[in-house]
Amino acid sequence: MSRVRCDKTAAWAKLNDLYQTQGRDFDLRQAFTADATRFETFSQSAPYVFADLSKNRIDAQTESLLIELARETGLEQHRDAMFAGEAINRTEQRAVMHFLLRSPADQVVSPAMAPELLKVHATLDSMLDFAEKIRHDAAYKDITDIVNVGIGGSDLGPQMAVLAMQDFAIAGKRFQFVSNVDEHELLSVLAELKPQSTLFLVASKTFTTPETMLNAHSALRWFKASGGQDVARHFVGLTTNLAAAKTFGIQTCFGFWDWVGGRYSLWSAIGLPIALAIGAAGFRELLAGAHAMDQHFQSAPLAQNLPVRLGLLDIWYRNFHGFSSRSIAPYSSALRRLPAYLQQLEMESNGKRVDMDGQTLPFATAPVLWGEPGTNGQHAYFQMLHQGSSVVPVEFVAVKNALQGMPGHHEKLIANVLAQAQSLMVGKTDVGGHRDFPGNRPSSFLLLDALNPRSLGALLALQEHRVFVSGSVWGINSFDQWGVELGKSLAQDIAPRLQSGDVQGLDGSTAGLLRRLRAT
Ligand SMILES: O=P(O)(O)OC[C@H]1O[C@](O)(CO)[C@@H](O)[C@@H]1O
Repeated sequence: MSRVRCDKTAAWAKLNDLYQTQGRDFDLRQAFTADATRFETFSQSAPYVFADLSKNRIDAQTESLLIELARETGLEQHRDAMFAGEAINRTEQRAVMHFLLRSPADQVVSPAMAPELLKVHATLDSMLDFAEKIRHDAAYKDITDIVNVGIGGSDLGPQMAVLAMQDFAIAGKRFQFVSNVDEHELLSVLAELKPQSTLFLVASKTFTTPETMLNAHSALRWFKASGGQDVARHFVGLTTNLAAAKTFGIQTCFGFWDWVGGRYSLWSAIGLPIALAIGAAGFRELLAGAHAMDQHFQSAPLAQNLPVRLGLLDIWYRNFHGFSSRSIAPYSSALRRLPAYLQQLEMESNGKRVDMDGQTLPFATAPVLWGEPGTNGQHAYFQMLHQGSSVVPVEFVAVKNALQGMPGHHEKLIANVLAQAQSLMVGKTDVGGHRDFPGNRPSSFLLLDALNPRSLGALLALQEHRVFVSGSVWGINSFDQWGVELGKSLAQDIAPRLQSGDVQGLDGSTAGLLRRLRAT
C-alpha cells in the first residue's frame, strides 16, 4: 500500500495555517467561556474508559482537520490491514496480530488467521489450566513464590498488570519480577526464597536476551545449590523459542508467535504471572476488555473513536505545538508501573526517525513519556508542570470507585486529581511573580468506573491503538525496534575486554573508562 507522507498532505498544510493563525494562541479558559457544551463535545466514551479531552488545545476545526490528515495518510486502510493479518511490520516481514490473542474462539476471522486463532486458544486454555493448578491444586500448595525472570515486554506488562490487579490477586502467593542484570535485584529476591516453594517463570520471546539468560542461569544455579531437586517442576518457559527453553532444562513451556511484539505480549503466555495472580476467569476478563476496545477502534467513526482522537491529539501537540514530552499521571497506586510500561509501548514503537522505507523524516515523532503516580508526582515535579518554561501535556488516569475503603483516602485522591487538572488549566495570575500560574496547560483525563481486569484490558488496548494511530500517520513502522541492537552488540564486544584490557579500536572515552574500571 503506497501512502502519502503526512507532511505532504493538504490537511497538514491546513493544520499548519490553523496553528499559526489560532492554535498558537488558543486559550482553554476562553474556549470554555465561549462554548457551554465544550465538555460534552470533547469527551468520549469508549468501552470501560471515559475520556475528557476538553482541557486540550483543540476545537472542532482542529479535530476535523486531524481526521482529514488521518484519512489522507490512509490510517483506516492501515488499521484494517493490521486486523486482516497483513505483514504490516515490513522491516521484519511479520504480521502484527496481538489483537488475535484477545479475540474470542468463535470470532469469524480470515482463513489465513483461523489456524492462528486455534493455536491461540489451545495455548490460552492450557496456560490457564496450569495457572489454576498452581493456584488451587493441593499438589502445588507448597508454591508460595512466583518469580518472573524477563525484561522489556517480558517484564513491564505483566509486572504492571499484577500490581494493578492487587485487589484481585490470590492470597498466599507472592509475585516478584527480576529484570535487571544487576545482581542486586536477583540476590535480594532470592534471599527471601526457598527452592521448594518457588516457581520461576523464564519469560523471553526470543530466549536469547542476555540479561534474562544470565538471570535465569543464576536462578537455576541458586536453585540447585540450595537443594532444589525438580527443575522441571520449578522452572517454566514463556517463549516463542521452545527449543532453547528445552535446552535450558525446561519441560513446561507456553508458547507464542513471531506476530506478537514483545511490548504487545502481555496477552500471550507472557501474561502467565497475571493469570496466576487473578485466575483464569480474571485473565479472560482482561482479554475481553481489550477485545471490546479492539472492536471500538475498528468500527467507531473516526470522530468518535477514542484511540484515534488521542493519537491525533498526540500529532497536533508534537508536530504543530512542538511539545516534546507527555506526562502520564495515574492517580492510583495500583497503576504505579503504568508510566514505565507506556514508556516502552510508545517510545520503542514510535521512537524512530525514518519511514517504512528507511527514508529520513523531516518532522518529530514519539514524545518522551514520563510520570509517576499521583499524588506523589505533585510533591516532586508538578512544580515544573505548573510554572516551568515548557508546556507538557499531562494525561491523568483516575478510578471512580475504589474497591477497598479507608475513610477519606479515595476522596482525597480524586479531589487532588481534579484540582491538578483544573489548576493546570485555569492558572492564577492576579498575584504576580513567583506566585503566578500561567494556566492554559493542557491535560486529558481518562476515567475508569473501577479498576478491574476488564477495564485494565480496555485501558491498555486503548494505549496500544493510540500509539498505532500516531505511528501510522507518521508513516513509521511501530512494530520493530532496531534501535536497541547496536548497544546489545557493543556490550558483547566490551564484556571480554573488561577481562583482557584490550582497548584496540575503541573510542577515546570508552577506552579511558575501561582502563579506569580495570585500574587497581
Ligand atoms: O522477550 P525478549 O526476547 O527477552 O525481549 C525482551 C525485550 O527486548 C527487546 O527486544 C529490546 O529491548 C524488547 O522489544 C523486548 O520486549
